Amino acid sequence: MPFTGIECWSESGLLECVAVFRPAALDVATSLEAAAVGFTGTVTYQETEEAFGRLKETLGRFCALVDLWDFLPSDERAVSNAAVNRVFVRDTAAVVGGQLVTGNAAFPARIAEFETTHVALSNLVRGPEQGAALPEIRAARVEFGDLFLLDSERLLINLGLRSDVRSLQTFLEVAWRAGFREVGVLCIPEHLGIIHLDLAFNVLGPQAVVARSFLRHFPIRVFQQGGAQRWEAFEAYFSARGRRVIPFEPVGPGGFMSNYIFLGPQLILASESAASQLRPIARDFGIEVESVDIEALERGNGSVRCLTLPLKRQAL
Ligand SMILES: NC(=O)NCCC[C@H](N)C(=O)O
Repeated sequence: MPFTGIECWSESGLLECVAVFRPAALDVATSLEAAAVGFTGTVTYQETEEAFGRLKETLGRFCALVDLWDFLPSDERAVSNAAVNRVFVRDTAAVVGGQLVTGNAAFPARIAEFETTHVALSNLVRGPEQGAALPEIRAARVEFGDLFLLDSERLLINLGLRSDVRSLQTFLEVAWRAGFREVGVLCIPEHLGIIHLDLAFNVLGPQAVVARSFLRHFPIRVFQQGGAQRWEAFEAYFSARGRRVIPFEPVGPGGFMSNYIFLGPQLILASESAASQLRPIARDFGIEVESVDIEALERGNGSVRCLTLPLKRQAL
């Protein structure tokens, strides 16, 4: 039976259902292989599988869980099973309001993987007999680690290393069609090597955001439904919308402090390596941090947010 009721209007409403994708059955065995697929180090399939088990177990204590593997037709499995980045399901699609939107990978190692994941998503939301058509941003490249649902009116996107400036118009159309009224656009400089916005930024509930310190130098271009657009300074943009900016610099090997997800309005799930830095900051806003050991998966250069695709959240 197709999954019904996809809906997300924020980053922090109660998470009811999330999609994940089990690791591909392949080691990343050498540093050259790691560089080729965008990993920061080598990792065995067994290590990723164990870490994924811990992630699933932790998520499963708080919400319903869908493993997209279970929705992948057998003729797609060989390609998907050779796609070590498929665990980073966040980048492949997003639920924007009541719409499932799919992207196009900018990174050659992920182009086929995105398409196979979309087949699984289509089977999940439409059922196998309906065929593969999903609403798609076809115009250019969009990877959804670059998208945040700031609140039920506003999206924030990054057009940088992976998501293409040519996708902006299509993206605005998606936002207006979904019912959002404002889209803020950031452009993280490509030479910093930060592949997605969620490696430098996240929402910290309705009152704050965490952001790498350098972001304060980058104004946000604000588009409103109906055509108006203007620039706003980074911190002023958030304070005008009731949010404090908490600057941070990543510590530790992965530096994934901002790569967490909300399980509910007052509860975050972060990796163990990120949780110790995050906990004192989150507590200032009455938010607790649950943690999980996914160090092996983090060698793929992503953490909890990249590994999860929220399908259904309660409105705040
Ligand atoms: N949202 C994210 O930052 N996702 C992490 C993706 C890591 C993956 N190795 C990649 O290069 O695309």
